[in-house]
Order: sequence, then C-alpha cells, then structure tokens
Amino acid sequence: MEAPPSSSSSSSASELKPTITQEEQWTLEAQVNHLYRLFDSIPPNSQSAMLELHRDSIMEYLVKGLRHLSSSFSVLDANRPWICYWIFHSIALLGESADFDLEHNAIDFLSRCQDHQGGYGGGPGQMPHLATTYAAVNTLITIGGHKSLASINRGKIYSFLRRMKQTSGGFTMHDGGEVDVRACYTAISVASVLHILDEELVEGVGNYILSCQTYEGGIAGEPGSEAHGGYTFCGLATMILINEVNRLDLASLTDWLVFRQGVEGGFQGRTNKLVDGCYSFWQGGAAVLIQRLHANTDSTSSELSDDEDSPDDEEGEHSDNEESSSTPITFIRRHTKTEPLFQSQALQKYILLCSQVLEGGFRDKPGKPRDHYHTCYCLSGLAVAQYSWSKDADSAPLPGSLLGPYSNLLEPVNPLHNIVLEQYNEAHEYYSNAPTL
Ligand SMILES: CC(C)=CCC/C(C)=C/CC/C(C)=C/COP(=O)(O)OP(=O)(O)O
Ligand SMILES: [Zn+2]
Repeated sequence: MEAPPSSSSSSSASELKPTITQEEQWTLEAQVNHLYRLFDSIPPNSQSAMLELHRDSIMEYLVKGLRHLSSSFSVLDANRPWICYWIFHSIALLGESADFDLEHNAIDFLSRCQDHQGGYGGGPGQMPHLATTYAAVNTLITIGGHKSLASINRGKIYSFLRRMKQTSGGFTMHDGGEVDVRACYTAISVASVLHILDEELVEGVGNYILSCQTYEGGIAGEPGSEAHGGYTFCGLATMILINEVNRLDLASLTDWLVFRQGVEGGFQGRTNKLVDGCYSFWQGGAAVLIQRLHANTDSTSSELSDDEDSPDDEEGEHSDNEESSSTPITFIRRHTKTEPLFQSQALQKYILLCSQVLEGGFRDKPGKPRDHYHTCYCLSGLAVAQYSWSKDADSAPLPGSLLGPYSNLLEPVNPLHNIVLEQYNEAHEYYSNAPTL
C-alpha cells in the first residue's frame, strides 16, 4: 500500500482523505517498522535473543489452556475440540508432549463428543459438525497411540460424511448447515486420513471447488464470494487429496498467493486487508503445497526410485511401494526441487518478532492479545517456513534457512492435514492396516 500523501500534495482535500483500511495499514506498518528498527539497532547477540522462540513460556501457556479446558467450561461451549487441536498440535510442533492425564482427559472428552450416528459435536450431546469432527480427528491422531487412534469410529464417521454430502457435490457443515469449501476440506481431509475416502464422497467435489476459484485466482468460501487465504488452503488441499488439482487455474492461484505477502513479512488473507499471523499457515501452507506440486510434475518416477539413499525409499519398501504416484502419501514424500514461493525469512521474522508475545503464545499482530488459534497457526506457519528450503518434507533445514537460534527448529508437518509428520505417518500405518468398511 502506498505511503501517506505529503502535505505538499496538490490533490483536493476529498482525494486526500484516507480510507479506514489505509489508516489501519499505516498504523500497522508503523508498529512493525518500530519493532524492526529496534531489532536492527541492537548488537547481533541481542538480535539472536530477540528472535528466540520462547519454548518454555509457550508450553506453560498451552498446558495451562489444557488444564483450564478440563476444569472450567460451560456445557454450551461448542469449540472445545478445536481448542484441543490448537493446543495439542502446538505442543507436537514444539516436539513435546502433554502429561498422560491431560492426554487421557482429551481422549475421554472427545469420545463423549462422538455422536452415536457418527461424527463429533462441539461438546457432549451436541449435534455432529464437520469442523469439530476435523478438529477431534486431528487431535486424536496428534496424541497418537492405540487407545487414541482406536477411539475413532471410522464406520460411523463414514455414515456421517455420506449424510453431509450434497447432490451439488459439496458438503454441508452439519444437518441443515452451510455448504462451503471448508466443509469439503474437513470432510475430505478426515476421510483421507482415516482411509475411508471413496468415489461416492469424492464425486462432484472438484466441480464445487472449481466453481469457487475467483477472477483473482484465489479460492472463495462459496461461489461468487471473495478469494480468501483460509478457503484457498482448504480448496487447494482438497483438490490434491482427491487428485484433481490440475483442474484449478494454478498459474493464477500462484499469482494471487504470492502477492498476499505484505511488506511486513506476514501474509494477508485477502486483497487490501491487513497481514495476520494465522495466514502464515493458511497462505504459507498453500504455497508449500504448490511448491511440492511442481516437484511432483517435474520429477519422473525413475528419478525417484533411483535415489536409493533416500529415507523415503526405505519407508516405501515396507509400506507404500504399491501406491501410485498420485496418492497423498507419495505427494508428501516426493522430493521438491523448487524454491519457496514466498520470502521465508521475512515470514519467520514477522512471526517471531511481531506475532510472538513475550509471556508465551502468538497473536494476529502487534497490539492484539495472544490466543490458542493464533498460537497454533503461527507455529504451523513457522514450521512450514523453516522447512520450505528442504528437499524432503522432513529433512532438517540448512542453518541458513532457519531464522534465529537452532533451538527454534520445530517438527515438520504434513501440510495437507496440518498434522505433525511423525504422527501422520503413525496414523497412516494404523488406518491403512485397519479393516475396510
Ligand atoms: C479447516 C478450516 C475450518 C479452515 C477455515 C479456514 C479459514 C481461516 C477461513 C477464513 C474465514 C474468513 C472469511 C475469515 C475472514 O475474517 P476477517 O474478515 O476477520 O479477516 P480478514 O480481514 O483477514 O479477511
Ligand atoms: Zn488471524
């Protein structure tokens, strides 16, 4: 966005009056510039300290959130499965785990949210909803282990997904609810990770997502709406999961996406809006999906199978050697040869200096309070940025691509589901060996 006009401008007074968005943008730029100037003015060892991830304080904030969740709540709370996911996923990204009792409480609580006809509600006895089903399934996979993975009733989730399926091809979020790209993503993500995805669920989804790609190139929540980072991630990941991604106009999607990174280093969700830490994942995650997509189409299968030193090949020998090149698991495990589509260091700088709060946790932008949603998606975006120069999804990044001390390094994620790769691999192994429905 251009700078404020100077007083010597010859334009008329009405032309000079800034819009509310311009004023908000200039205020934010001033706050961010202040932080970056402060950073530039201090000696290198203090700079390194300023870029440090406050691991202990973040953990303290997350564990306190989990304890609060099981001790104080209203029966009307409808987003506790989400809070579980945001917190457990953040802990997993830090390479840590929560105490056994907290994990046990979460498994027990989520089991009570499972509807007798399938799917998870926002609390015990609440109607099942696709968003809370996605949050519950991702949480249970993140906790991992037999008890957690076996607590998901895959057969009933399948029935629930079929009930949410619309003749238009899309899904409704709940009985009588809204049909949008988020519903497609949460349904397809859950079905894919639980190995219950079939032709009936996939039919028409691609057409629905295509109808949401806008003239700007990004994807909107519903046909006719505005392209937005949250829905663009959902739409793109869905198209990859159903193996129809090449039907999208990827050139215009990429164009739209790369211009969403602001001068502050963070991403905005849509044109002419402010940057916000949570889009570090929604836009950054979409960017790494496109990056990996290029690697897939650029790579030949002989190149991949010839690379015998690859740890992925070892993995493939016992579990995935029969899968075709188009499955989500091979998509994630392929080598990438292209550079990140965004300024990775600038994004890490925005997350660490502008979104991180000293007391632990992350926020949208300076001046806003921390919350678990932004903590989850800032950390997810940070992980995606840290590994964006790595050839393989899980190979440790070169020191130059990591901003701040090496202790900042997070665990790698599977960006299709936003689940830490190790836990995703465990679930993949577990559910691909589970009985077919
Ligand atoms: C898996 C799942 C459920 C994904 C959800 C994806 C997601 C974050 C969608 C965003 C929804 C939206 C239009 C926010 C705009 O809010 P705003 O107007 O307050 O923000 P803005 O100014 O940044 O656009
Ligand atoms: Zn946000």
